[in-house]
Amino acid sequence: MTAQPAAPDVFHLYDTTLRDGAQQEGLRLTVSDKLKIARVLDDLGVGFIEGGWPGANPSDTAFFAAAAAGELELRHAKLTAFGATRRVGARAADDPLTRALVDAQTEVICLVAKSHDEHVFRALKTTLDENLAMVADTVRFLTGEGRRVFVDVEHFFDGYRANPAYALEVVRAAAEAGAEVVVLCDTNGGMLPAWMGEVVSAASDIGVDLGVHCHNDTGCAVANTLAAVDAGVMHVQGTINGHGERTGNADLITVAANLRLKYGWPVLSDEHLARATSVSHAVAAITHVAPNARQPYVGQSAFAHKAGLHASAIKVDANLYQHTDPRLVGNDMRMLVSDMAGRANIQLKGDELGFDLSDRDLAARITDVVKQREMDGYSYESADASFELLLREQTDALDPAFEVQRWRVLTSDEVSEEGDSEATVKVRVGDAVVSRVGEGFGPLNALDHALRSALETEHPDVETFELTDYRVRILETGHGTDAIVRVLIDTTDGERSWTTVGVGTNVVEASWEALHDAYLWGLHTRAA
Ligand SMILES: CC(=O)SCCNC(=O)CCNC(=O)[C@H](O)C(C)(C)COP(=O)(O)OP(=O)(O)OC[C@H]1O[C@@H](n2cnc3c(N)ncnc32)[C@H](O)[C@@H]1OP(=O)(O)O
Ligand SMILES: CC(=O)C(=O)O
Repeated sequence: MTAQPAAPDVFHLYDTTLRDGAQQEGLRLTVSDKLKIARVLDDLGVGFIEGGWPGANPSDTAFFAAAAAGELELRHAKLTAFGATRRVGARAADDPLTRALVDAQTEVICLVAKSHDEHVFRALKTTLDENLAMVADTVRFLTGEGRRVFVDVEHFFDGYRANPAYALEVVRAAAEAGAEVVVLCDTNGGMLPAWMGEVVSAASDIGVDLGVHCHNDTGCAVANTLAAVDAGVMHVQGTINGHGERTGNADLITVAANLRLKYGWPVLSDEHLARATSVSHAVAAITHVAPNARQPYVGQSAFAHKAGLHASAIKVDANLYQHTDPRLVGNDMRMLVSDMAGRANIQLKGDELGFDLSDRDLAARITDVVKQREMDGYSYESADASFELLLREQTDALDPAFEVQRWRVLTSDEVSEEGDSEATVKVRVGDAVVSRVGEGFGPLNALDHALRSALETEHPDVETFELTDYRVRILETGHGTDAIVRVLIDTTDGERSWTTVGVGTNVVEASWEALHDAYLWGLHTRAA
């Protein structure tokens, strides 16, 4: 195996979730969202948080004003303002957007500059010399105002291919004017890892500290970032959960975890790295962008094991099927139960739920039951509560809080204030047999009301149970309305959430089974 490169003396993790991340389609951050995300990023221990472009829009200006007014107290990170080099033909000191950068009152400013000759001619509509003057003038003005200046050289990799001498000239102009770090940007995201080293090495000859900013258009943003690190950059830019323009940016958590756990570089402390999963989820919650379960290191499935052969080896040693310990990034190993399970999955899942399934015959019998039920359409992968009820049945450990004797539901086109459906449920609760009628909008709502009413005297806890999600899918396409359906129900009692599954050719029957299991599991585990 190749020796790991040595860590540079100084290394920057630079987060641009609040600027480039916010350039993602569908993502809109308020000032308050930005303040929350900045605090979360600071908890992760990144060195720099790029907060946005002051002067470009009222929200970003307000964000920097709020930060300057003391609403953002950062313990680790330095807040950075982003902006462009001055306008063509202007003086930096007179350019309102450059002035807005100074007014943002951050110690660090990151400027974007053109480095591709074609962009200078066609986008800026100016000369190559004027672009060099724009870079030098703006950097000098801002350093003269006492700021540390980083320069993002846009389209550097494509620019280097088209006109290497000019692309390097822009890096030199920034460095000579006082830029502390020049960040080579793969703005169009078209690079591949094998192409990175040569370009970074050419820029290294200039003698300024270099950084990298990669977009993910070839699916290689993280790999390209690491290739640039191998070639000597000491500053990496990225975003939480890989948000960003088009296909996004390098995922900064993946980059940082790779550098910390694979290279052993101290880019984050152990304590900070262990917050990675919660940081990723917190940003997902604030941005309202659902987390990607298959995200490296921090995704829900990143350490989830489904195949029987994997589980049987994991029983011996989890590291046999894991590239690292999930706890290091604040994640957990999860054992999935499905028709691909063997005894080991069932035993490990049993351990997780507090069952001793070490008896081989018992584990084998439960595995067979699971496989048959999965064949019938059940899916226990996410329905942990139904799986636990199955385990309790199979191990004679189920003392049901109630037993249903009969249920019935009618739906009509007559809608009253109570709804359009009426259900009757008859259950045995302790020694009593209780029959109740419930009304509701739709059959499941009516059944829920009837069951809740039948149970509430003996089990007042049911009052806290609330259905939070309901998913139904047809199991075999090609059938018409007689297809078998699977229903998954998520329930909460305000403290815990659990998922149950029901299957049938009748959607109401399948829904009832999932609802019944939800109440049974909720009451059983609350009593326990
Ligand atoms: C690669 C990146 O992702 S960099 C970050 C990009 N982010 C953003 O663009 C989001 C924020 N941007 C904005 O709010 C607006 O584009 C603003 C406020 C910056 C400018 O808005 P406007 O003045 O209306 O100009 P508009 O957006 O149409 O065009 C950009 C102008 O900046 C010029 N420009 C582009 N890059 C640079 C640069 N590096 N240095 C100086 N000027 C530049 C363009 O040539 C164009 O000039 P023109 O007005 O003379 O044609
Ligand atoms: C600066 C930047 O966001 C880019 O070049 O992609």
